[in-house]
Amino acid sequence: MNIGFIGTGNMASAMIAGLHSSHPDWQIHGFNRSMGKLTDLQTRYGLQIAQSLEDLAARADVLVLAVKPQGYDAMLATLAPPLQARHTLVTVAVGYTIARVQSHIGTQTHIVRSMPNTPASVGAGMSALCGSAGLPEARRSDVTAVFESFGRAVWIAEGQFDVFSAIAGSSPAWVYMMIEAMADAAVQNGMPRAQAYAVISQAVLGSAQLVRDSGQHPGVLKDQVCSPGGTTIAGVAALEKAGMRNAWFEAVNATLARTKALG
Ligand SMILES: NC(=O)C1=CN([C@@H]2O[C@H](COP(=O)(O)OP(=O)(O)OC[C@H]3O[C@@H](n4cnc5c(N)ncnc54)[C@H](O)[C@@H]3O)[C@@H](O)[C@H]2O)C=CC1
Ligand SMILES: O=C(O)[C@@H]1CCC=N1
Repeated sequence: MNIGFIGTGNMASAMIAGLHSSHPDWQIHGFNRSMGKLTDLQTRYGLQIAQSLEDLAARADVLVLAVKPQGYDAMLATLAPPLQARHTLVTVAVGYTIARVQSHIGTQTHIVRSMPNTPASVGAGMSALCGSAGLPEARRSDVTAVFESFGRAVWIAEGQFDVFSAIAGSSPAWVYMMIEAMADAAVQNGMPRAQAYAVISQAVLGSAQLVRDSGQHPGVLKDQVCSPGGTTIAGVAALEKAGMRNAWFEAVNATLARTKALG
């Protein structure tokens, strides 16, 4: 597999780390505006540095476009001339539709729209994928292999992408906030911070794994922790009083509003 990353910032770095760890034999190339990130990825994961977009297009078959959505129009204008039939374009940009890519480069190039997340760096990513019309099966399985190399990947309808981006692309940031805030409370009550992070991260990981693997309703799993008149239900009441459930609606809906504004 020959993969080229255009833009090697936070998201591409996470994907490259995950890719390298599961497939050290795959050829991974990168082109970025600034050199620092490229040399760091070269040292850590053997990334091969391209000198230009054209150079990258000549080296790789699968081109992953990992720049901010605001930079997409200009980047696609430069990328269009060197594109060939062997290329599969993989977009990684919140709110940027396949139709909008095609308005820049036409409909002859195969496109996969993707939405990964940064836990890809430890092989625990959750990605969505969606193909342009007529995407050949071989291209589809190549891109699936890339995204499954750093976690789970699902093919979904493009109309579901914005909400997926909120609950999987953005949600890691919210979970980190929750872990940080819970650790602050642990520190306030005398636990060293490093120990609090180790304990909370394992508790969150285990809880998520139980939801995923048991198939049980999260409310049932919550009830199993809450003894009548016990300690946990006191914490549940405190979270409800603080508006925790409504805060999640607000977060997802604010994210969707921002996605629409960017689009
Ligand atoms: N950070 C995240 O957790 C996630 C990000 N994404 C998407 O990934 C994309 C990239 O986001 P980040 O990695 O967070 O941004 P970033 O700002 O960390 O990285 C973007 C990189 O692209 C480079 N760049 C910009 N224009 C370029 C061009 N024309 N040619 C070459 N390099 C160029 C910049 O120098 C920068 O290093 C965005 O479209 C975002 O929507 C999607 C899911 C999660
Ligand atoms: O904040 C952002 O715009 C990107 C998209 C999904 C996660 N991070």
